[in-house]
Amino acid sequence: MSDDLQDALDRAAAAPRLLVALDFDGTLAPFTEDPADSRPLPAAREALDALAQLPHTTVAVISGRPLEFLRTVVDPDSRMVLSGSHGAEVDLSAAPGAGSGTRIELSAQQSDLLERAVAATLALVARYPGARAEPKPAGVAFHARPIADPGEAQQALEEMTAVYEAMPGLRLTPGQLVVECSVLGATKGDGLATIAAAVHPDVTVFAGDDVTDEDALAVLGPGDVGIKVGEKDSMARWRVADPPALAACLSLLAHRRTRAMTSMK
Ligand SMILES: O=P(O)(O)OC[C@H]1O[C@H](O[C@H]2O[C@H](CO)[C@@H](O)[C@H](O)[C@H]2O)[C@H](O)[C@@H](O)[C@@H]1O
Repeated sequence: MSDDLQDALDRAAAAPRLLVALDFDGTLAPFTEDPADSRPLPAAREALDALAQLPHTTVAVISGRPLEFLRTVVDPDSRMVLSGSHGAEVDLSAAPGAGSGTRIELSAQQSDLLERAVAATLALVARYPGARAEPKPAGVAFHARPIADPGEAQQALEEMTAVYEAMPGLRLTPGQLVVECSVLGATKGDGLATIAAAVHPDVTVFAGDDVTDEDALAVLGPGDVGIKVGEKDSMARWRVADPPALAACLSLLAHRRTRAMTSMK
Protein backbone atom coordinates (compact mmCIF):
# COMPACT_ATOMS: atom_id res chain seq x y z
CA MET A 1 0.00 0.00 0.00
CA SER A 2 1.41 3.41 -0.95
CA ASP A 3 2.18 5.99 1.77
CA ASP A 4 -0.29 8.29 0.07
CA LEU A 5 -3.12 5.72 0.38
CA GLN A 6 -2.17 5.06 4.02
CA ASP A 7 -2.41 8.81 4.70
CA ALA A 8 -5.83 8.95 3.01
CA LEU A 9 -7.09 6.01 5.09
CA ASP A 10 -5.71 7.60 8.27
CA ARG A 11 -7.63 10.77 7.46
CA ALA A 12 -10.81 8.77 6.72
CA ALA A 13 -10.44 6.88 10.02
CA ALA A 14 -10.58 10.17 11.93
CA ALA A 15 -13.81 11.41 10.25
CA PRO A 16 -16.73 12.16 12.60
CA ARG A 17 -19.02 10.01 10.39
CA LEU A 18 -17.45 7.43 8.07
CA LEU A 19 -19.05 5.45 5.23
CA VAL A 20 -17.06 2.49 3.89
CA ALA A 21 -18.76 1.30 0.69
CA LEU A 22 -17.44 -1.60 -1.34
CA ASP A 23 -18.08 -3.51 -4.52
CA PHE A 24 -18.27 -7.30 -4.04
CA ASP A 25 -16.97 -9.44 -6.96
CA GLY A 26 -13.33 -8.74 -7.79
CA THR A 27 -13.04 -6.39 -4.80
CA LEU A 28 -14.05 -8.16 -1.56
CA ALA A 29 -14.15 -11.58 -3.23
CA PRO A 30 -11.74 -13.06 -5.81
CA PHE A 31 -13.36 -14.35 -8.99
CA THR A 32 -14.66 -17.92 -9.08
CA GLU A 33 -15.95 -19.93 -12.03
CA ASP A 34 -19.38 -20.42 -10.45
CA PRO A 35 -20.81 -17.11 -9.10
CA ALA A 36 -22.56 -19.07 -6.34
CA ASP A 37 -19.15 -19.99 -4.87
CA SER A 38 -17.92 -16.39 -4.31
CA ARG A 39 -17.18 -15.38 -0.75
CA PRO A 40 -15.41 -12.36 0.76
CA LEU A 41 -11.77 -13.00 1.68
CA PRO A 42 -11.57 -13.84 5.40
CA ALA A 43 -9.35 -10.79 6.10
CA ALA A 44 -11.84 -8.50 4.34
CA ARG A 45 -14.78 -10.00 6.21
CA GLU A 46 -12.99 -9.60 9.55
CA ALA A 47 -12.24 -5.94 8.82
CA LEU A 48 -15.82 -5.22 7.71
CA ASP A 49 -17.23 -6.94 10.81
CA ALA A 50 -14.97 -4.79 13.01
CA LEU A 51 -15.89 -1.57 11.19
CA ALA A 52 -19.63 -2.33 11.21
CA GLN A 53 -19.62 -2.61 15.01
CA LEU A 54 -18.05 0.82 15.56
CA PRO A 55 -20.08 3.95 16.34
CA HIS A 56 -20.55 6.61 13.62
CA THR A 57 -19.37 4.10 11.04
CA THR A 58 -21.48 2.60 8.25
CA VAL A 59 -20.35 -0.32 6.09
CA ALA A 60 -22.09 -0.76 2.74
CA VAL A 61 -21.78 -3.25 -0.11
CA ILE A 62 -22.85 -1.99 -3.55
CA SER A 63 -22.95 -4.77 -6.11
CA GLY A 64 -24.43 -5.99 -9.37
CA ARG A 65 -25.62 -9.04 -7.44
CA PRO A 66 -29.26 -9.35 -6.42
CA LEU A 67 -29.92 -7.86 -2.96
CA GLU A 68 -31.02 -11.28 -1.72
CA PHE A 69 -27.59 -12.77 -2.50
CA LEU A 70 -25.89 -9.98 -0.53
CA ARG A 71 -28.23 -10.55 2.43
CA THR A 72 -27.64 -14.28 2.62
CA VAL A 73 -24.00 -14.63 1.57
CA VAL A 74 -22.28 -11.32 2.35
CA ASP A 75 -24.15 -10.00 5.39
CA PRO A 76 -26.11 -12.76 7.14
CA ASP A 77 -25.91 -10.82 10.44
CA SER A 78 -27.60 -7.72 8.92
CA ARG A 79 -24.88 -5.29 9.99
CA MET A 80 -24.36 -3.62 6.63
CA VAL A 81 -26.26 -1.33 4.31
CA LEU A 82 -26.72 -3.19 1.03
CA SER A 83 -27.35 -2.15 -2.56
CA GLY A 84 -27.98 -4.83 -5.18
CA SER A 85 -28.76 -4.96 -8.90
CA HIS A 86 -26.26 -2.18 -9.69
CA GLY A 87 -27.97 0.40 -7.46
CA ALA A 88 -31.60 -0.51 -8.24
CA GLU A 89 -32.15 -2.14 -4.82
CA VAL A 90 -31.13 -0.53 -1.50
CA ASP A 91 -31.66 -1.95 2.00
CA LEU A 92 -31.03 0.70 4.66
CA SER A 93 -32.26 -1.31 7.63
CA ALA A 94 -28.74 -1.49 9.13
CA ALA A 95 -28.66 2.33 9.31
CA PRO A 96 -30.88 3.36 12.24
CA GLY A 97 -33.47 6.01 11.37
CA ALA A 98 -32.55 6.00 7.68
CA GLY A 99 -35.77 4.48 6.35
CA SER A 100 -36.11 1.24 4.46
CA GLY A 101 -34.51 1.92 1.07
CA THR A 102 -35.45 1.17 -2.53
CA ARG A 103 -37.30 -1.91 -3.82
CA ILE A 104 -37.72 -3.03 -7.40
CA GLU A 105 -41.22 -2.81 -8.79
CA LEU A 106 -41.55 -3.60 -12.48
CA SER A 107 -44.37 -2.45 -14.76
CA ALA A 108 -46.13 -5.07 -16.88
CA GLN A 109 -44.11 -3.85 -19.87
CA GLN A 110 -40.82 -4.19 -17.99
CA SER A 111 -41.77 -7.69 -16.76
CA ASP A 112 -42.54 -8.72 -20.33
CA LEU A 113 -39.21 -7.33 -21.57
CA LEU A 114 -37.38 -9.12 -18.77
CA GLU A 115 -39.07 -12.39 -19.67
CA ARG A 116 -37.97 -12.03 -23.28
CA ALA A 117 -34.41 -11.14 -22.24
CA VAL A 118 -34.20 -14.24 -20.01
CA ALA A 119 -35.53 -16.44 -22.84
CA ALA A 120 -32.94 -15.00 -25.26
CA THR A 121 -30.18 -15.59 -22.68
CA LEU A 122 -31.20 -19.21 -22.11
CA ALA A 123 -31.29 -19.76 -25.88
CA LEU A 124 -27.65 -18.62 -26.19
CA VAL A 125 -26.59 -20.59 -23.09
CA ALA A 126 -27.93 -23.72 -24.84
CA ARG A 127 -25.65 -23.03 -27.82
CA TYR A 128 -22.44 -22.50 -25.81
CA PRO A 129 -21.47 -25.45 -23.57
CA GLY A 130 -20.40 -24.14 -20.15
CA ALA A 131 -22.12 -20.75 -20.48
CA ARG A 132 -24.43 -19.84 -17.63
CA ALA A 133 -27.44 -17.55 -17.11
CA GLU A 134 -27.91 -15.70 -13.79
CA PRO A 135 -31.45 -14.29 -13.45
CA LYS A 136 -31.88 -11.16 -11.35
CA PRO A 137 -34.92 -9.19 -10.15
CA ALA A 138 -34.69 -6.65 -12.99
CA GLY A 139 -32.28 -8.28 -15.41
CA VAL A 140 -30.21 -11.27 -16.36
CA ALA A 141 -26.47 -11.95 -16.68
CA PHE A 142 -24.84 -14.13 -19.34
CA HIS A 143 -21.64 -15.68 -17.96
CA ALA A 144 -18.88 -16.75 -20.35
CA ARG A 145 -16.14 -17.52 -17.76
CA PRO A 146 -16.87 -21.29 -17.74
CA ILE A 147 -16.54 -21.54 -21.56
CA ALA A 148 -13.23 -23.38 -21.98
CA ASP A 149 -12.00 -21.74 -25.19
CA PRO A 150 -11.23 -17.98 -24.72
CA GLY A 151 -12.02 -17.18 -28.36
CA GLU A 152 -15.37 -18.90 -28.08
CA ALA A 153 -16.09 -17.09 -24.80
CA GLN A 154 -15.42 -13.74 -26.49
CA GLN A 155 -17.63 -14.68 -29.44
CA ALA A 156 -20.45 -15.71 -27.07
CA LEU A 157 -20.22 -12.37 -25.23
CA GLU A 158 -20.36 -10.45 -28.50
CA GLU A 159 -23.39 -12.45 -29.67
CA MET A 160 -25.20 -11.92 -26.39
CA THR A 161 -24.42 -8.20 -26.50
CA ALA A 162 -25.85 -7.94 -30.03
CA VAL A 163 -29.02 -9.76 -28.97
CA TYR A 164 -29.55 -7.45 -25.97
CA GLU A 165 -28.79 -4.37 -28.08
CA ALA A 166 -31.56 -5.38 -30.49
CA MET A 167 -34.13 -5.31 -27.65
CA PRO A 168 -35.18 -1.67 -27.03
CA GLY A 169 -35.54 -0.77 -23.36
CA LEU A 170 -32.66 -2.91 -22.06
CA ARG A 171 -29.66 -1.27 -20.42
CA LEU A 172 -26.42 -3.21 -20.99
CA THR A 173 -23.67 -3.62 -18.42
CA PRO A 174 -20.39 -5.19 -19.51
CA GLY A 175 -18.27 -6.91 -16.87
CA GLN A 176 -15.55 -9.48 -16.28
CA LEU A 177 -16.42 -12.30 -18.73
CA VAL A 178 -20.05 -11.41 -18.27
CA VAL A 179 -22.59 -9.25 -20.06
CA GLU A 180 -25.74 -8.20 -18.26
CA CYS A 181 -28.91 -6.43 -19.17
CA SER A 182 -31.48 -4.68 -17.01
CA VAL A 183 -34.93 -3.26 -17.65
CA LEU A 184 -34.04 -0.45 -15.19
CA GLY A 185 -31.57 2.39 -15.57
CA ALA A 186 -30.12 2.56 -12.05
CA THR A 187 -26.35 2.68 -11.54
CA LYS A 188 -24.06 2.13 -8.58
CA GLY A 189 -23.79 5.93 -8.44
CA ASP A 190 -27.52 6.03 -7.62
CA GLY A 191 -27.01 3.35 -4.96
CA LEU A 192 -24.12 5.22 -3.32
CA ALA A 193 -25.97 8.57 -3.50
CA THR A 194 -29.04 7.03 -1.79
CA ILE A 195 -26.89 5.56 0.98
CA ALA A 196 -24.89 8.77 1.49
CA ALA A 197 -28.12 10.83 1.67
CA ALA A 198 -29.32 8.49 4.42
CA VAL A 199 -26.19 8.30 6.60
CA HIS A 200 -24.60 11.76 5.95
CA PRO A 201 -20.94 10.71 5.99
CA ASP A 202 -18.18 13.29 6.42
CA VAL A 203 -15.89 10.96 4.47
CA THR A 204 -16.75 8.05 2.14
CA VAL A 205 -14.27 5.34 1.21
CA PHE A 206 -15.30 3.42 -1.93
CA ALA A 207 -13.43 0.61 -3.69
CA GLY A 208 -14.31 -1.32 -6.85
CA ASP A 209 -12.69 -3.17 -9.73
CA ASP A 210 -15.02 -2.87 -12.68
CA VAL A 211 -16.45 -0.38 -15.15
CA THR A 212 -19.77 -0.20 -13.25
CA ASP A 213 -17.88 0.99 -10.16
CA GLU A 214 -16.85 4.13 -12.03
CA ASP A 215 -20.45 5.37 -11.57
CA ALA A 216 -19.96 5.20 -7.79
CA LEU A 217 -16.49 6.75 -7.97
CA ALA A 218 -18.05 9.62 -9.95
CA VAL A 219 -20.29 10.68 -7.04
CA LEU A 220 -17.41 10.93 -4.53
CA GLY A 221 -16.37 14.38 -3.34
CA PRO A 222 -12.84 15.81 -3.12
CA GLY A 223 -12.44 14.73 0.53
CA ASP A 224 -13.50 11.12 -0.15
CA VAL A 225 -11.25 8.16 -0.89
CA GLY A 226 -11.81 6.29 -4.19
CA ILE A 227 -9.78 3.13 -4.73
CA LYS A 228 -9.49 1.09 -7.94
CA VAL A 229 -8.80 -2.63 -7.52
CA GLY A 230 -6.74 -3.97 -10.46
CA GLU A 231 -5.32 -2.43 -13.59
CA LYS A 232 -8.31 -1.19 -15.58
CA ASP A 233 -8.63 2.50 -16.44
CA SER A 234 -10.27 4.48 -13.66
CA MET A 235 -11.00 7.93 -12.32
CA ALA A 236 -10.00 6.68 -8.85
CA ARG A 237 -7.14 8.55 -7.22
CA TRP A 238 -5.79 5.45 -5.48
CA ARG A 239 -5.17 1.92 -6.73
CA VAL A 240 -4.41 -1.52 -5.25
CA ALA A 241 -3.46 -4.68 -7.12
CA ASP A 242 -6.13 -7.20 -6.12
CA PRO A 243 -8.67 -8.28 -3.44
CA PRO A 244 -5.96 -9.36 -0.93
CA ALA A 245 -4.35 -5.90 -1.22
CA LEU A 246 -7.75 -4.28 -0.68
CA ALA A 247 -8.33 -6.53 2.36
CA ALA A 248 -5.05 -5.19 3.79
CA CYS A 249 -6.36 -1.61 3.32
CA LEU A 250 -9.61 -2.52 5.09
CA SER A 251 -7.70 -4.12 7.98
CA LEU A 252 -5.63 -0.96 8.39
CA LEU A 253 -8.75 1.20 8.23
CA ALA A 254 -10.53 -0.97 10.82
CA HIS A 255 -7.52 -0.77 13.13
CA ARG A 256 -7.17 3.01 12.82
CA ARG A 257 -10.93 3.63 13.09
CA THR A 258 -11.15 1.46 16.23
CA ARG A 259 -8.34 3.50 17.77
CA ALA A 260 -9.97 6.80 16.76
CA MET A 261 -13.38 5.80 18.18
CA THR A 262 -11.84 4.49 21.42
CA SER A 263 -9.89 7.71 22.01
CA MET A 264 -13.13 9.73 21.54
CA LYS A 265 -14.86 7.97 24.45
O1 LIG B 1 -20.81 -5.42 -8.79
P1 LIG B 1 -20.07 -6.68 -8.46
O2 LIG B 1 -20.21 -7.10 -7.03
O3 LIG B 1 -18.64 -6.62 -8.92
O4 LIG B 1 -20.79 -7.81 -9.34
C1 LIG B 1 -20.62 -7.81 -10.76
C2 LIG B 1 -21.03 -9.17 -11.29
O5 LIG B 1 -20.22 -10.11 -10.60
C3 LIG B 1 -20.50 -11.49 -10.71
O6 LIG B 1 -19.83 -11.95 -11.84
C4 LIG B 1 -18.43 -11.87 -11.70
O7 LIG B 1 -18.01 -12.72 -10.62
C5 LIG B 1 -18.28 -14.12 -10.82
C6 LIG B 1 -17.86 -14.86 -9.56
O8 LIG B 1 -16.52 -14.62 -9.26
C7 LIG B 1 -17.51 -14.62 -12.06
O9 LIG B 1 -17.78 -16.00 -12.31
C8 LIG B 1 -17.93 -13.78 -13.28
O10 LIG B 1 -17.12 -14.14 -14.41
C9 LIG B 1 -17.73 -12.29 -12.98
O11 LIG B 1 -18.22 -11.51 -14.07
C10 LIG B 1 -21.97 -11.81 -10.63
O12 LIG B 1 -22.21 -13.13 -10.98
C11 LIG B 1 -22.85 -10.84 -11.40
O13 LIG B 1 -24.20 -11.07 -11.07
C12 LIG B 1 -22.49 -9.44 -10.96
O14 LIG B 1 -23.31 -8.48 -11.60
